[in-house]
Order: sequence, then structure tokens, then C-alpha cells
Amino acid sequence: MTRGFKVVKAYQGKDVKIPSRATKNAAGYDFESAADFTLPSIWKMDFIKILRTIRKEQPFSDGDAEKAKKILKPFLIPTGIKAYMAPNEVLILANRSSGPLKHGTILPNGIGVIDADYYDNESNEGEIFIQLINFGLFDRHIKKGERIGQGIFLNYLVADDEVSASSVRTGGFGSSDK
Ligand SMILES: O=c1ccn([C@H]2C[C@H](O)[C@@H](COP(=O)(O)OP(=O)(O)OP(=O)(O)O)O2)c(=O)[nH]1
Ligand SMILES: [Mg+2]
Repeated sequence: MTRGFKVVKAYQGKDVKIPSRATKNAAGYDFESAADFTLPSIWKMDFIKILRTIRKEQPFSDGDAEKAKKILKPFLIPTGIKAYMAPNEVLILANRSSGPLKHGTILPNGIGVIDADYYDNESNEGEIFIQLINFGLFDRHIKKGERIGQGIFLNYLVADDEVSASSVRTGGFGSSDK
């Protein structure tokens, strides 16, 4: 077992497909959405109102400010998939080129970095999420099973004289922040 994918427990028996490459020499393993999901177009949001709400320049409640902050966050699309690989390997998530062209969707983090030690972590079992933001004019209605991104396995290099980290990964998305 060198590298590959498994369905996380929460999605077992729910018809979630293991990522696969579409053609013989394709580099990327296509990931599908594990659920129906609507990505609202950012243009539908009233940014001025949201800004005023967050700054409390208008008489909105704290609940409104919280709601506004949530709308501005990128969405995490569940894939139901975890990836295992050798310790010197990484899975890089990238957009499909049709993402922006057909749907106006981009990865706000540019690329996704899936670390080898994310697999089976204690907080979410290593489930991979694809961050997307919709700058297109229309909402994007993603159907379960629709391809939403691709993952490429690579080797990574380490620097000389590195003081190697010994801490164990407990999750993702800022889990190593102090
Ligand atoms: O698009 C992404 C990016 C990351 N991850 C997961 C896998 C990765 O191993 C972990 C941490 O990612 P990263 O190191 O890029 O984020 P961070 O903000 O530095 O979080 P952490 O402090 O947990 O390392 O989050 C995803 O599922 N999707
Ligand atoms: Mg990190």
C-alpha cells in the first residue's frame, strides 16, 4: 500500500466514488462532490451592507454580523475521501480548468495541500475538502457525484539542517496555529 484513497466512515455505503484519472496519461485524480451543494455567486451579496454590519455601523444585531461573516467565508465542499501516501509525498489539489470557464469557481487557497499526516487524523479522519468560491454571475448548483477538482501526488523535498518537527497533526484548516 503506497498511495491511494479510501472513503471516510461517514460516507461509507453512500455511493461515494474513489477518485480516478479520466484518461490514460492524466496527472490528476478527479474528485467528486459527496453531496448536493449550492455555491452562491458572490455578486448576490450586498458587500456594503455586510461591511457595515460587521463594523456595526448600522443597527444590526450580533446575529446579523455573524451571518455576514459566514457568507464571506469560502465554502468547503465535502468529498468523503481520505488519501494515504508515503511520508515524503503530498497530494496537491487543483482546480479543473473548466471550473472558472464554465462555473466561475476558483480555489481561494490557490492550491490545496493535503499532507501525508492528515490521513486518519483524530478530528476528521482526514476527510479532504475542496475550498471553492463562486465569482461567476450565477449560483453554482453542484450535484453529488459532480467533479469539482483534481488531486496530483508529488514528492516533496526538505531543507538541509532542518530542525524537524515532531508534533502530530490533529486536524486541518489551521489546526497547527498556536
Ligand atoms: O484545500 C484543502 C487544503 C487543506 N486540507 C486539509 C489537508 C491538509 O493536510 C490540512 C492542512 O492544510 P494546510 O497546511 O494547507 O492548512 P493550514 O491552515 O496550515 O492548517 P494546519 O494548521 O492544520 O496545517 O487541511 C483540505 O482538506 N483541503
Ligand atoms: Mg499547515
